[in-house]
Amino acid sequence: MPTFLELSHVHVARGENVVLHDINLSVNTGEHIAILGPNGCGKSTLIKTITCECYPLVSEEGEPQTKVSIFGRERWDLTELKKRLGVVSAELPGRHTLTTTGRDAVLTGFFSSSTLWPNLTVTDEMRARAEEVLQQIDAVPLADKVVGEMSAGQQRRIMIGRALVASSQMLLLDEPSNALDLAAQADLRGLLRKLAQQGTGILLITHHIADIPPEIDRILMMKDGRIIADGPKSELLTAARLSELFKTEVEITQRSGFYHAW
Ligand SMILES: Nc1ncnc2c1ncn2[C@@H]1O[C@H](COP(=O)(O)OP(=O)(O)OP(=O)(O)O)[C@@H](O)[C@H]1O
Repeated sequence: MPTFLELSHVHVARGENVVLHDINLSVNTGEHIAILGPNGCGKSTLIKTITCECYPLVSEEGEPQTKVSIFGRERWDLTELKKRLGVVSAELPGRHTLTTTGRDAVLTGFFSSSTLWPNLTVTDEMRARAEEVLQQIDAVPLADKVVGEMSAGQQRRIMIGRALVASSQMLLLDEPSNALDLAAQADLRGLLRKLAQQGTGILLITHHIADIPPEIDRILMMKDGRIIADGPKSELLTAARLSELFKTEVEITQRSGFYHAW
């Protein structure tokens, strides 16, 4: 399987503070991974480093060389990268939710734009692909509905379509079940399972252990800006490991391939 991501000796600062320390990580295209860790440990910054919204600090002389390679390349035109990386945000960027339909929101994924501006050329192939994605994510009934009038769960579904339309190789999701009710959470889990089974790679940040579908088999644990564990679910999703990570007593149970923690 080709390599999706290679990070070597990556340190990242936000504002005045270094918040990621010596990150070393290799991910193959199509892998399914969940990233766990307490608030503020650097999970979102890690995703933003992959999407080139945050840049690593340049390594000093004599220090190990910093490397960020995505899909085998160290330099990217950001618009091109965004087309290859499906990043699922909670909502459509910008203020166009009341004028953009579900179909158009999915089409914006080809341009990484906040709406379908009149100067953008949408080809017949793009339209056909958007219809295919709407079907794949069970969102055909949302195609003509304005995004701003959808429920949070419906919006999240459309944002997954937007992330998938240009390339369905890797999906990056940062706490996608936030603000979703129980039914919408179950829908989201079902959709992620389906996509994972169809071969889309998943990098999922979550605080909800029950969000981790059975298809995700690799867990990264982060603490204080470092990856402190990287391994199979069976080894890391234990009461002892989670209690240590979150510094509170955690209990865990397993049912039908899902883990539940409290
Ligand atoms: N825009 C910013 N400017 C300065 N510091 C920031 C900024 N965004 C995040 N940070 C800091 O960087 C550190 C890592 O934050 P990050 O959002 O990556 O953590 P996280 O693990 O995703 O947290 P959470 O689980 O709460 O979403 C935190 O100390 C945070 O305060």
